[in-house]
Amino acid sequence: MTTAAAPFGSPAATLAGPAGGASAIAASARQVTKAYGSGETRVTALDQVDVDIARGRFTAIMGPSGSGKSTLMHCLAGLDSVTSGQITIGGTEITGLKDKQLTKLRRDKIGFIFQAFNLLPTLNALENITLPMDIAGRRPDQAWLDQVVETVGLADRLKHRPTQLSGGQQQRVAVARALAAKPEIIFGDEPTGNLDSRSGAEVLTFLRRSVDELGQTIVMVTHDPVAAGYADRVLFLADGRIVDEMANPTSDAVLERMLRFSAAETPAAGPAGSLTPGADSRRTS
Ligand SMILES: Nc1ncnc2c1ncn2[C@@H]1O[C@H](COP(=O)(O)OP(=O)(O)OP(=O)(O)O)[C@@H](O)[C@H]1O
Repeated sequence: MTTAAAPFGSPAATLAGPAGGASAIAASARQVTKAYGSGETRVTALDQVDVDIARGRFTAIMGPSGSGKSTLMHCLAGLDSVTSGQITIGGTEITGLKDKQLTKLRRDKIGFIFQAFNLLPTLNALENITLPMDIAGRRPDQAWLDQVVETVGLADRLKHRPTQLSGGQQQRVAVARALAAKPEIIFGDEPTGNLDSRSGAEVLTFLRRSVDELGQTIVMVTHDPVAAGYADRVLFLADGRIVDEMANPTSDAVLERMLRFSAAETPAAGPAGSLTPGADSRRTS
């Protein structure tokens, strides 16, 4: 059961960019419960989740289908409201913020990478990368932008439109777009889900580099043990609870852990930390 901070200690002192000098925790959930519907159709998607996301680290969220991964990510990112509990991003409690404040916080502090690349087809790669800042009326930090473009290996593709780029290159543009505004934290929802394994590996390598070389904090939902193997830490969800975690994961170890969800495990009726087979055993109340 994961209720404590990530077991990594403080981020490296050499981290540059967004991590500089701030707290070791980029985001946290405290006793977060999220229920959809009411009465007989009520579904508890998250059940009293406590978690700290370490700054300057790469965290993967895994678990069986319906275990609450997307819900946790959406709640952490302020894209969905919680039923009870608190979410904090960069020291600001976002639960309870008004819509306008939340929109501003998301714009200023959070980057997103989705499974569909969500690039504008009429803009070239560079214009797509700077679009969120253009909309916000912020001038890009040119030195940072150059570093980001270099890190994701796009320097010779900046004038290309999305249709002139491979899927992997398009997702690298989306990664650069998320990094460009120096967000407090980047959330990725199956960022390699639409890519072949080679392009996926490229994107994961760049996500890894953005953590190691730029000090970025990344949280990624994935079904893929290979993708999770790029992370520093994997959180395993089942039945709306964090039931396990793994530091310095290998894809084999993650796969082995995931297979145990499919195998006959003791169904959870009891306290947090019990292992369950996932969606089929979801409680309704
Ligand atoms: N908008 C919604 N309305 C009602 N129930 C929902 C809604 N969104 C999610 N749920 C339910 O909440 C539970 C958790 O869903 P969630 O999408 O977070 O799981 P997941 O682990 O991301 O699943 P998957 O791996 O299949 O994407 C599921 O039982 C799902 O049916």
